[in-house]
Amino acid sequence: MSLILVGFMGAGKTTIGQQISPLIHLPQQDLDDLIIKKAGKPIPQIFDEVGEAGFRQLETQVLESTIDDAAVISTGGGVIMQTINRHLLQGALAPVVYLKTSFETILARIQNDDNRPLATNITAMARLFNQRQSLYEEVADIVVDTDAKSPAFISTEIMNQLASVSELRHSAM
Ligand SMILES: Nc1ncnc2c1ncn2[C@@H]1O[C@H](COP(=O)(O)OP(=O)(O)O)[C@@H](O)[C@H]1O
Ligand SMILES: O=C(O)C1=C[C@@H](OP(=O)(O)O)[C@@H](O)[C@H](O)C1
Ligand SMILES: [Mg+2]
Repeated sequence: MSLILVGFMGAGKTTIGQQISPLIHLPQQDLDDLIIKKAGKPIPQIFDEVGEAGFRQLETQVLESTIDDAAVISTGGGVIMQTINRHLLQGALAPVVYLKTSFETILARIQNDDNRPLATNITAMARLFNQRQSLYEEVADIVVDTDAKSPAFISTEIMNQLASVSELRHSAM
């Protein structure tokens, strides 16, 4: 069964996607990687040249083209900012898994990372973090807390939850 990972920067969407992909025998599609390939340049350079708005346009294009792929889709943390993206996520065939992580843990994981243009200032990050919580909840079918858990533990937890979702879907048929 495919799945889509959402959550704030540093929640582990890329890492967990990599771990789960061989477990469910599906390729990983990391939207940030697809954006980088499409633009032919790294994310900070995209932000510098076309701004966040230009980045968001590319993000919607790659989301639209992959959303119903048989894959583990790792989104970028800001994917839920655009209404159209939230509609795409809510209408997706695959369950959407929200990797929920406290702000303290996020800071410990990604502070000083120079590959994330929106993670350079703690006050601005905290504002984004607070704005986005309800949007992740809005699109999520499954919520998994990631604080103080290893990627392997989180991956197993997601696999178990997917098994229950699959059973529920079958029993409703
Ligand atoms: N559960 C976890 N426990 C500890 N470190 C983690 C965990 N998940 C991710 N990380 C680390 O946090 C950083 C950000 O992870 P990443 O997968 O890139 O997050 P995202 O794609 O959600 O922004 C990486 O250095 C990664 O190794
Ligand atoms: O939260 C965001 O707005 C962003 C998150 C990043 O992905 P990760 O969540 O994988 O870091 C990347 O898409 C870009 O830097 C913008
Ligand atoms: Mg990522």
